[in-house]
Amino acid sequence: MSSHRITIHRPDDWHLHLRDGDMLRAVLPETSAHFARAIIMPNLVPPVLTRADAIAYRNRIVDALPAGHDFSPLMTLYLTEGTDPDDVEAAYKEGVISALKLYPAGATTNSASGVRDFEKAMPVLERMAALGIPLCVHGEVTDPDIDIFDREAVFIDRILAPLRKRLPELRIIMEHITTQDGVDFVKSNDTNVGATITTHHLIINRNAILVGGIHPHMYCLPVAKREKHRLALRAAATSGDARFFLGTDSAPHTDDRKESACGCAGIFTANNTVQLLAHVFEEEGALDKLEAFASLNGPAFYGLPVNDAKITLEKRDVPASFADKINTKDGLVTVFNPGFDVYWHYAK
Ligand SMILES: NC(=O)N[C@@H](CC(=O)O)C(=O)O
Ligand SMILES: [Zn+2]
Ligand SMILES: [Zn+2]
Repeated sequence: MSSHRITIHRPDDWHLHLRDGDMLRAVLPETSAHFARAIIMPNLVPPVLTRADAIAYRNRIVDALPAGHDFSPLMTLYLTEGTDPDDVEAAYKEGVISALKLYPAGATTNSASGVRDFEKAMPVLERMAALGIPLCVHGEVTDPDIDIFDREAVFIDRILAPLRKRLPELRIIMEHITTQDGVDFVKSNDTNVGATITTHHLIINRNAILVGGIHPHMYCLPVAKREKHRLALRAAATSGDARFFLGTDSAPHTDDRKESACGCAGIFTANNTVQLLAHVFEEEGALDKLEAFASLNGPAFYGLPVNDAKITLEKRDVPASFADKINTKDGLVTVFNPGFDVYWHYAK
């Protein structure tokens, strides 16, 4: 294999926000052009709470799919203190859902219905452990006394480690890890714990948000951390370790909501992730690990087959060009700008 051309199985995105309505119709093609499947986050307003909600949302996604795009949404339910274990079991056994999503209440965008008292979620978690249903976790505590840059590490100590001890059979995905602590926690466990890593957290550290002025389009949750953490994420993603896989967390918000006195959290990377990852993996001398991270490790964790289709990327002398804004009926959505040119293109 020449280092200027790489063929891999078609990637999947194991953490994606598609929203609904006009926004869904505008952003879905940016994902379905590149990815065969995606784990669809349930933090709509109101959230995707039940098997019936998931079926209805999946139908709206499939209806919004452009002709000729080959894409399967993998649905999730939003775990609340009132989630019914029987509804979860039925949804999973019928193939309606692939996972449940745990948001600590108040941790991130549209997380108000999340879990406050973890004891109340135990009956569902026990059922999930028994059935092998994965739990996707937004791993940040919300305690006001905990510094925002420490919230992931504290979540691991206070919530995740005890939960692991109590329910070792529960399959847990730490979503969008941002710290060395997250990497270390995954590595210190067995194969029941995995983690997704976003494209942007491999590229930016917290300086990108604050140096030279406030950059709202670099703000997401968990917030980007120090450089040493970015390097730890890069090492994990490019290691080939099957417990680390791609979840873009591509999270569209219109510019008026981002560029505001209280700008909301979320970075949009659906349309440039694949080419950016080729750039990052080449920088790390690990192009041969790109397929594991983007196309193999995720399906293995979820017990799903690898996609049959393949894609070929090639490095050219001219930079690739990406839309810098996505047009939606609600307004423009700014695309993540890595701050450097990318020379990786899809081969014709
Ligand atoms: N990542 C984000 O900053 N935002 C996500 C929510 C989330 O994944 O935490 C969103 O829904 O906008
Ligand atoms: Zn999250
Ligand atoms: Zn997310």
